[in-house]
Parts: sequence; structure tokens; C-alpha cells
Amino acid sequence: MCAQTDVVETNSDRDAATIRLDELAKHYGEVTANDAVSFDVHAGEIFGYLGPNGAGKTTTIRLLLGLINPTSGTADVLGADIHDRRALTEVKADIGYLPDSLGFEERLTGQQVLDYFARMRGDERRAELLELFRPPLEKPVETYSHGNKRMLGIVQAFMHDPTLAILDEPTSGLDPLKQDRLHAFLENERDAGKTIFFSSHVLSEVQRVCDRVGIIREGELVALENIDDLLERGGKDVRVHLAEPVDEERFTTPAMIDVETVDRTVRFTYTGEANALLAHLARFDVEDVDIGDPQLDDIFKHYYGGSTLGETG
Ligand SMILES: Nc1ncnc2c1ncn2[C@@H]1O[C@H](COP(=O)(O)OP(=O)(O)OP(=O)(O)O)[C@@H](O)[C@H]1O
Repeated sequence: MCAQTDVVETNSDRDAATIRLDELAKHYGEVTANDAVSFDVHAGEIFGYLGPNGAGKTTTIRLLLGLINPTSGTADVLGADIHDRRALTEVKADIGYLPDSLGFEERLTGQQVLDYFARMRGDERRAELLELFRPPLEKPVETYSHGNKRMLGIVQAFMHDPTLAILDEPTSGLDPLKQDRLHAFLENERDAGKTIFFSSHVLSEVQRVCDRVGIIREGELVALENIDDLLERGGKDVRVHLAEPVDEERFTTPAMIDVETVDRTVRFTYTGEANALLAHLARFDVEDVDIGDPQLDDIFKHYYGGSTLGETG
């Protein structure tokens, strides 16, 4: 079920860990929000933490930042044990954090919010970040759109030039242009040696921007993989609309799995070469084709023993 064995971590990888979780668990009464989760985030990578709503992503982040206490297990962040409050407080000066819900004082203007964080941690990159992300600084935060609040949060998270950024669903509410801008920014940060922990429930963006991914489901880490491996295993979700009804057996190739045919539409997951698919489709009278990323749920059905993720984003 778990693909963790696919990632062989060498000693040097382990030495370079920026975050290390060791059997980290959090229970809320009957709910196991994190179930003995263990993995490392390496220095200089964008690590995607992927899972549907309620999977336990925010819980892990809040544990790593010492905002809640674990039920059992531990973790190190930038060398500080999360149980060591003083050490954790010290390293937090070098962490950028974008929470899922931004708890800014709503009556303050964006400018005042940034001034407040600047006094605590510095703001040497404020001007550069404002050029890129442009939240409306003169307006009170209570009048901000959701996307503008995120932009202010992003400036806040990076303006002290942290070594490690922990971002909880950073692109939620951002339009596609701003998402692209953030992705490009994160790649530049990674290339400059920074480490990014990026939680998301959107497979396609994790595929696009992250180097490795940990997948969490119902509190349990169920996969830890390089993105390239995941992509290879995930295939593509393809829908073909044909001019005439087709015999499914004649249409299907070994690279197609979970083939479903309804009238003149065939839907399948394609795991082969793109050129081979195009050559195959050219033999049929095709009216339209949709090719997209598979849903997380589908990847699980195909590659993780038939179980599904449950609720999806
Ligand atoms: N303070 C709390 N008290 C009780 N249960 C909680 C609390 N915080 C989280 N949970 C539960 O723990 C589980 C994991 O929640 P968590 O917020 O970590 O998930 P998530 O993956 O971040 O979800 P989302 O993508 O919706 O933010 C859920 O079942 C949630 O209801």
C-alpha cells in the first residue's frame, strides 16, 4: 500500500533534512488527525504535502510550528526539536509561515500588518515581494478579497528571507496568473537553496511545482515519492468523443486502464507514450479529445491497492 520504499534516502539526504518527522501523531478524541507520520524534507527542495480536505495536512504544519502539541512522536525543524520551546522559537525567526486562514488584525491596513511583522522578524525583501505580489497596501485588511489576503500573506511569509517556508494551501483563492507567479517565485527560491514545504489538495499544482511529494490520507502518510515517479505512475485521464459508436475491445490498448464507454465517449487512464496514443486515435473518427491529469483518487485506485482517498478537494 505504501510507496515509501520507492524513495531510497541516503545518509547524505538524511543529513540534509530541514524537517524530520518521527512517528508524529495527533489525536483529537476519536479522530486520528496524524497517525505516526514519519518523513524528511530535504534542504533545497520544494516538498509537496498532498491530501484531500481533512486528511491532516494543517495538523502536521501546526505541530511542526509548535502551535499544537503532539499526542506522541516528535519532529525536528531546522535542527530544533518541537518539544524544545526555546529552540523552536529561535529557529522560527528563520521560517516563513503562510497559514491556511490568515489571522491578520482586520482593521489594520496591509501596510500596518507588514510593519508589525517587520518589527518582529525583519523585512529586507519587502519591496521586491510587493513588486511581485502587489496586495493593496493602503486598504484595511477587512476590505481585501480572499486572493489579496493570500498575496499579503505571501509577502509576510517571505519578506524576512527565511531559509524554510511552510505554506498551507498557498494558492487557494489565487487566480491562475497569480498562481503561476507564485510557482515561479517558489522555484527561484528553491534554486537559491531555500526549502519550501507546500501543502495542497491539488495534484496538478504539486506535480507542476514540487520535487517530491508526501501523500497523506486520513492522517496516515501513504506515499512518499519523487514527482517524476508519481507522474509516470499516474498516467493521463483521457476522454475521447467519437463520431460513431466503437467496439471497446477494438479501441482498447494495453496502455489504457479503467476503460469506460458510454455511447460514443470512451474514458480511460493512459499510461503509455503520447505519440503512440495520438497514432492510435488517428485510426478512429474522433470528434474531440480531453487529456488531463488524473484525480488523486484514481491514482490511488490504480497504484495503491484499490483503496480511495475518500473526500476529495
Ligand atoms: N481542533 C480540532 N479539534 C478536533 N478535530 C480537529 C481539530 N483540528 C482538526 N481536526 C480534525 O483532524 C482531521 C485533520 O484535519 P486537518 O485540518 O489537519 O486536515 P487538512 O488536510 O489540513 O484539511 P483541509 O485541506 O480541509 O484544510 C480532520 O478530521 C479534522 O476535522
